[in-house]
This record gives sequence, structure tokens and C-alpha cells, in this order.
Amino acid sequence: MLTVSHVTKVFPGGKGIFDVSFTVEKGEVFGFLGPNGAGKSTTIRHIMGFMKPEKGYVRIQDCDTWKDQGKFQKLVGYLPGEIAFMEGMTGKSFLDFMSRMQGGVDPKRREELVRRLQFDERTPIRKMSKGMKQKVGIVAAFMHEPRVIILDEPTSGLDPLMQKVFIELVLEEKAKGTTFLMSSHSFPEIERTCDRAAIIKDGKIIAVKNVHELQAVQRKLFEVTFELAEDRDAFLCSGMKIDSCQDNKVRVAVQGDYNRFVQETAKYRIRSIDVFSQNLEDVFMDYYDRTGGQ
Ligand SMILES: Nc1ncnc2c1ncn2[C@@H]1O[C@H](COP(=O)(O)OP(=O)(O)OP(=O)(O)O)[C@@H](O)[C@H]1O
Repeated sequence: MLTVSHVTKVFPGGKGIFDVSFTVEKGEVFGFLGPNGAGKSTTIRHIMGFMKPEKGYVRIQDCDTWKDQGKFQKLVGYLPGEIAFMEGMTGKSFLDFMSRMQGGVDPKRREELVRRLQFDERTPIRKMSKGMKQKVGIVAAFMHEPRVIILDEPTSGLDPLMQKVFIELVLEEKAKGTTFLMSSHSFPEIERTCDRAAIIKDGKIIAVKNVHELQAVQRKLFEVTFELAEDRDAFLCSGMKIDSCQDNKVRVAVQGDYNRFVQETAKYRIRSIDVFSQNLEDVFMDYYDRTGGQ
């Protein structure tokens, strides 16, 4: 559905994106992760046909997004990293304008999205908070039921409740076969929605991985608090992978074999157990280091 092939853009000063290639299949939700300045927005601007690649090309379905500009507006929904609103617009006038550009929108669909994202369309955009503007942008990207949706940092500025609504919207559209590409700094939202994710660093793709595979190798840290110091000492000698120990609290790393951990802890008097999941971004990087990026 979406092919990014060897796209290169070097800005004056040497930054940019270099030989970026990946594909997104129909109905797939593809995450695009990377730190600030890694090249996510530059890649997305090339995908949208706003920038001419120095090398390479981007295709959405059969359109070259640079050469066939203007031909795929109906097909694609887009949420930019920062939306440029025209002076004096309200949410309503912006959405009216966008729906004309998109060749018409089902008013029921638009109303439903506005209702779920909970904002007042009549508010002038200059009076809206960052989160409210983001909601207007999300409605604009979803309302014409495009087959492909490209989102640059979609949840930035949204509170946790609205992040949840956003994730539900993505999963509903995914179930209908819509293809997504979304950039993020945040692994948790990628984890909840994406099938595969790419990490970009210094303008280069360093890994493309199946998110479920990464979850399977994700390490959990259990923090076990013992009632008795002698129990703690016995546990420390049990051969479990100890991460740290402070007073009667022991942190143990478990990957895959939870039975052994349960059997071992069951031998002692335990005051409490807390669990922390390894940050999936670290899993990604560990996996990358272990496999040398293969
Ligand atoms: N028009 C431009 N001229 C010169 N340098 C640019 C231009 N646009 C982007 N850059 C540089 O290219 C690099 C990639 O920027 P880009 O905005 O794509 O990163 P990003 O991954 O989207 O970052 P963020 O998460 O902060 O939005 C950065 O070092 C940025 O400063």
C-alpha cells in the first residue's frame, strides 16, 4: 500500500534523511519511532509529496507522491506535526474547508468524531489549547474515511482519556482495513496499536521489527519485598537473575519463564510484589544490539 524506497534528503549543514526504505502493507498499523531531530517529520513530508526527494521515491498505491501530487487527497488522511490554521478560523470553518478539499464528507461521520473527541467546533482556533487543535486535526485526518492515514505525533497534547479515545479510533479503522503510518516518541501508544515499527536515528532507519515479537522478549522486573531477612538471603542465592537489592526489597528480572519465579517466591513469606515492564524502546535497542540490526 505504501512504499518508501531509498529516500534521501540532505539539508544544508548535513542533517536530513539517508536511504530511508520501508513498506507498509494494506491494513497494517506501522509505527515510526525516533528521538527529536531523527528525521520522522522529514520522512513524513516526503511521504505526503510536500518535499522532492534527492534520491528515491514514495508510492501510495500506484501514485508517486511527489510526481502525482494532488491525485491522492481523497485516499489519504494526514495529521501534520504542527497544523497551520488560517487566521480567524473556527474549528467548524476549518473542518468545512478540509471537507471541500477532500471532495465531501459524510456529516454524520464528522459529527460522531467531534462528539467522541469532545470539543466545541465553534471555538475560534486561536483560542484553542494545543490539545484542542490536535483534536480538530485528528477529525480532519479521519473524517473522509481515507484508505491510508498518516499521523505525525498524533497524541502530543492529548490527555490520557483522549489518548485512549484516539487508540480506539485507530483500532476501529484498522479493523476496516485502513492502513496507518504514525510517528511517535512514545512506545506505549505504538505498542497498543502497531503491528510493526521502524526506528529512525540520525536520519537512518536502524531497525524494522514486529512489535509482538518484541513484546515476547520483553523482560519484566518483579520487585519482591520479603518479611524476613533470611528469606531474602535464601532468595538471593536461588539462581534467579537479580537486578538489585535494597533492604528487604529484591528486584528480579524475568524473561519468559514465570513458573520458576512463582515457584521460587512461593517458598518464602512475601510482603508485596510489584511488577515493572522493561520499556519497549530498550527492548528494541537490546534486540538491535544483539542481532547487529539483522
Ligand atoms: N528545512 C530544514 N532545513 C535544515 N535542516 C532541517 C530542515 N528540516 C529539518 N531539518 C533538520 O533535519 C533533522 C530531522 O528533522 P525532523 O524534523 O525530520 O526530525 P523529527 O524526527 O521529526 O524530530 P521531532 O521529533 O523533534 O519532531 C533535524 O536535525 C532538523 O534540524
